[in-house]
Amino acid sequence: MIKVVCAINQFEKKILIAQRSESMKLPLKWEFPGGKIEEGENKKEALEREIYEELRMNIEVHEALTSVEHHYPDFSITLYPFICDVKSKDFVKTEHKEIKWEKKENLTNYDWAAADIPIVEEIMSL
Ligand SMILES: Nc1nc2c([nH]c(=O)n2[C@@H]2O[C@H](COP(=O)(O)OP(=O)(O)OP(=O)(O)O)[C@@H](O)[C@H]2O)c(=O)[nH]1
Repeated sequence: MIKVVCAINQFEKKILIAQRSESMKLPLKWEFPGGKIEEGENKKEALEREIYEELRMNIEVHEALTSVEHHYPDFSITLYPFICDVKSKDFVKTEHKEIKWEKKENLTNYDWAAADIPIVEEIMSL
């Protein structure tokens, strides 16, 4: 089981969402930025590292939302979402096809990675 952390980055009532590129696994699906926890890291460290690598953003990691276990046809993950704050809305796009700030009420308009759907539902209910 792969352990993946992801960030619900908030800024002025919007949430940062990212579209995977054609060359990644789950091509063109939308996700919350993040990635695999590496050996020796805790979840917060992994999330801070991944968000800096992918977006060049420094984040403050806050509370965890409900984790999701999901079985894709060729791999399984446990996804650990965390509410995070950023000091600026600026980011650098390094790996994704698209990254944008979106209002919470519009999140259901995107084609999410299947593991993210319960997380989107939880965010909408907050
Ligand atoms: N970062 C991230 N990954 C997700 C989410 N939902 C989801 O199913 N995943 C899956 O979790 C796996 C690990 O994420 P990743 O692809 O960002 O991590 P990585 O760069 O270390 O791995 P890679 O090189 O295999 O793509 C991917 O297969 C991705 O499809 C999500 O919301 N955020």
